[in-house]
Amino acid sequence: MAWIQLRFHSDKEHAETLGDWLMEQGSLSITLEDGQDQPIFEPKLGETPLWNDTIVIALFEADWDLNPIVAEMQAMPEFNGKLNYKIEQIEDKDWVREWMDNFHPIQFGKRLWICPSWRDIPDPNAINVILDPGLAFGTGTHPTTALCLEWLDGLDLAQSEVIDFGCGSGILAVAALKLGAKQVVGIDIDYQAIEASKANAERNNCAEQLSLYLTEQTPTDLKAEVLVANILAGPLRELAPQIASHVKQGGKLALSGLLKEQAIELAEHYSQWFEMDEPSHKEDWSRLTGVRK
Ligand SMILES: C[S@@+](CC[C@H](N)C(=O)[O-])C[C@H]1O[C@@H](n2cnc3c(N)ncnc32)[C@H](O)[C@@H]1O
Repeated sequence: MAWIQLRFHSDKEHAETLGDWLMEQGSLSITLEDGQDQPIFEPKLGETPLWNDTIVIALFEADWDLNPIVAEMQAMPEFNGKLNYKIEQIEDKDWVREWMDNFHPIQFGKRLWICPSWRDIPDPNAINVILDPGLAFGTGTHPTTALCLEWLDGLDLAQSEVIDFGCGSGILAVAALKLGAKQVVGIDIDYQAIEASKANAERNNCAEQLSLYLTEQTPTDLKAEVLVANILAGPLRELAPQIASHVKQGGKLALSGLLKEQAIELAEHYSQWFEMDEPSHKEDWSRLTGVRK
């Protein structure tokens, strides 16, 4: 089946109401996008902020007549005859297939490769993590994950215990095991992440060395030599006492998921418990590392 979409510029006051109205006119779905690269990070709980320039995209079946809809919108006071719009044909595609076609094996650091489970392994002698992220975050293509993978690759993890706080797909947990860790604990607030991590550990024949906990079920006396947490800056700040309590004295910490401009403040906060290093950066993102005092 093919579709057409009506794409137009609106603003944060009108975008949602127009979306609701278009659904009443027969639209199958509404997507709101940033019209001018105005990032919104970490909205407060229950808030859905929109952009000053918001693009509304309304999807319709291919044979839907959009002319009366556009005419009615042109007459609305917020557009005043100046509706800035496009009508686009959407090819029918297998989107899952398309995503899979675009995800290739990637090398991190010197030894580590992340290989999608449906691809051939480029270097059988490397340390290969076979990954299918399922519904969870973590393919290695995001800079925050890449920063953690590179850090893990640079450590000697032999016989160490590692905690992956915010494990998502389990990419970091499984990478740590493949890099020689003895035991890894993965923690997440999302049940999908626990499931995906378990499946990826099984895929890599290391499920017996991976324990998984939903956050509220995590044992309080858990301690490891290495802890990696790729979550956003807000939760990392709130979780700091808990994260610090899980790292043994002299143990290593890496925090990722924070923006460059958040690095100094977060490093200062963690310096209550850790000797913090200078941050490392990738694109707009930073990684903080430290050693437990
Ligand atoms: C950016 S993803 C990172 C996934 C993976 N570790 C990686 O590096 O690609 C962040 C993960 O942290 C989880 N998360 C968010 N807040 C959390 C919290 N307070 N406690 C534990 N996990 C949390 C999310 O569910 C998500 O799976």
